[in-house]
Amino acid sequence: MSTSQAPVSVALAQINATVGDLAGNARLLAEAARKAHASGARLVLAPELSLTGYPPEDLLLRPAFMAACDRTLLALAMELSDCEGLHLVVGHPSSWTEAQGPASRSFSLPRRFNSASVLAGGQVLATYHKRELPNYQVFDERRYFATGREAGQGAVVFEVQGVRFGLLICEDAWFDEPAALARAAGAQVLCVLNASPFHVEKHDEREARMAERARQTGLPLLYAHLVGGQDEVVFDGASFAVDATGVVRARAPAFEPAVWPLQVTADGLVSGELAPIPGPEEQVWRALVTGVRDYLGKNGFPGAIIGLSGGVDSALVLAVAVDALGADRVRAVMMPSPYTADISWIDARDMAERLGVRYDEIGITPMFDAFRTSLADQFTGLPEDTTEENIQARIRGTLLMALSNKTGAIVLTTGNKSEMATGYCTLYGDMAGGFAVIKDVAKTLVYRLCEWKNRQPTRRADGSLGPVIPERIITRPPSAELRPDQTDQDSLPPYEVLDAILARYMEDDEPIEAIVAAGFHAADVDKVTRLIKINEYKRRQAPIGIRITHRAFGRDWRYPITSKFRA
Ligand SMILES: Nc1ncnc2c1ncn2[C@@H]1O[C@H](COP(=O)(O)OP(=O)(O)OC[C@H]2O[C@@H]([n+]3cccc(C(=O)O)c3)[C@H](O)[C@@H]2O)[C@@H](O)[C@H]1O
Ligand SMILES: Nc1ncnc2c1ncn2[C@@H]1O[C@H](COP(=O)(O)OP(=O)(O)OP(=O)(O)O)[C@@H](O)[C@H]1O
Ligand SMILES: NC(=O)CC[C@H](N)C(=O)O
Repeated sequence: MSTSQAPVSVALAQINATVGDLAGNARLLAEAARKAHASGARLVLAPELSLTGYPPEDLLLRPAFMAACDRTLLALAMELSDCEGLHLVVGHPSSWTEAQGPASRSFSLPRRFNSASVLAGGQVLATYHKRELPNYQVFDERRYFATGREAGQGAVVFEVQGVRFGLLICEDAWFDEPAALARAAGAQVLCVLNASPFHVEKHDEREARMAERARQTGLPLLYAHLVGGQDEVVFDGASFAVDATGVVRARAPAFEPAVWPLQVTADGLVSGELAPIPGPEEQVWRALVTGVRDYLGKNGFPGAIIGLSGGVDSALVLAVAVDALGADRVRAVMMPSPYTADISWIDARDMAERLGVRYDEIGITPMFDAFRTSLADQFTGLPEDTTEENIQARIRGTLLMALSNKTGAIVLTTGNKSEMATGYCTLYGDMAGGFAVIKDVAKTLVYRLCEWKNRQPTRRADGSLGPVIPERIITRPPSAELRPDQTDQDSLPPYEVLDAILARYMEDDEPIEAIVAAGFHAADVDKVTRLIKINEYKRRQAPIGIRITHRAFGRDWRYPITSKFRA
């Protein structure tokens, strides 16, 4: 770096915080800070709400939680007091005290802030309160926080080795005012603490917005981000820094914890190493792996159980689970019925062998017969229909849940986004389970992910390198195999059509007329959008799963079940 100004050594502490594990998160922060300090860093930036994990949701409403946050923050400051010259910036919630404004003024506002504190010399040197609270998509920050603006607080700027750093928290940096205030208060570098949930290609959007902010203010910008899974959201890491001209000069790796060093000067230069950003399929794959690993890890499950049908959805879930947990923590169960084709169990067994997971077969015909016999009197004179299809799915669900109860392992469900949208799944049947790995992955993307995975050199159980998903699983026509010669396309439009309509209507809120005007058949648009609307009740009973698009069937899809509105 050629500059007249001495650079400050900074580290971005990209930690995998666990919501509610205050002691564990403080330990991760202290370890990252000590590691960075030992290699020369004098400023360490941690992510938004890194002390609590993000989002802490209604834990914030409990006074005991807020008190524990205060205690843990002070203990962290004390613990690092021997690190000479170190400044650690940590995200945490803080309470609105009477000293910050009269009670009457805050009467209708939540009485806490989303804050960032500078810890140095065993003390809290300064605390900044977030000014822009996101309340769209998965965010609900208005429910919990007041803004620094409402409390009459302005910018917070602190100095390290003669360079002045201004604090911002995530959404702040997507707006003009907070950065402009920091600049006006003398900041020479912007520090942004973030919790920015992943969706495909979100990092492009982030880097573009932060580059624009840097150019607009003429200041370099340091972006510290979380990594890891929390219920339905995944944080992808890839913390970065842009110089004053908006060029990305340093980037931490995606989807793994890191303590990423960089240098920054008062005159806007930044230097560091640039980790690559994965392509779109790899991003989704790694988000799914991270989501599964952290959901099971943070909730203490010893392993996972998957109903393996010889179809593409359960094949994808199995491959993701093995990448996330290792083959010895995953088991597959094939449960053939009278309608299961030979190729289904041949391919299921082949895949389980390639991956080296425990594989069992439990035939469901005797149970299916027992149900039909027991119901025969009730069903006299009535034709076979989805009732019998659903009984098979429910027998499988019951068996998988029995294995879960007995072993403690969680059942991973295999429904994809196209199925969740259209209700092409059985309540208490294939929807039975604890975590819906691919519920935000449309069927066409399921295929692309399987093809991508097979192109990656993967070590198989026999030691050879090669594809882990048998080719026929990807090429055969999709079928629920719940009646003779059934295929998904008997009930649904082709998946290319279904998924395109789904993306326009559900993810992008396009009006039905606009979708038809874009060239889709009115009958297909009508069918898909009608199915989406009438199946809300099913989705509300589905397990949560990993969000990989900018709109998933989860926190960012809140439609009423009981509704007469049909547009
Ligand atoms: N508004 C509402 N609020 C609450 N509950 C409501 C409801 N409307 C119906 N229900 C209940 O839901 C029941 C219908 O739902 P459900 O029992 O699930 O059954 P249903 O949706 O009728 O059938 C399941 C469909 O999914 C297909 N499937 C099943 C399994 C796997 C796959 C696959 O390829 O992956 C496809 C299967 O071929 C069939 O077409 C009703 O009988 C009623 O009890
Ligand atoms: N014969 C089977 N053995 C084990 N599990 C099964 C079997 N058939 C269905 N399942 C479970 O139920 C889920 C729904 O499967 P189904 O075959 O009905 O449709 P699908 O959505 O096309 O899934 P897949 O592509 O995995 O077959 C499967 O993913 C699997 O977990
Ligand atoms: N936590 C936040 O403030 C995040 C909001 C932001 N626009 C993002 O997703 O990147």
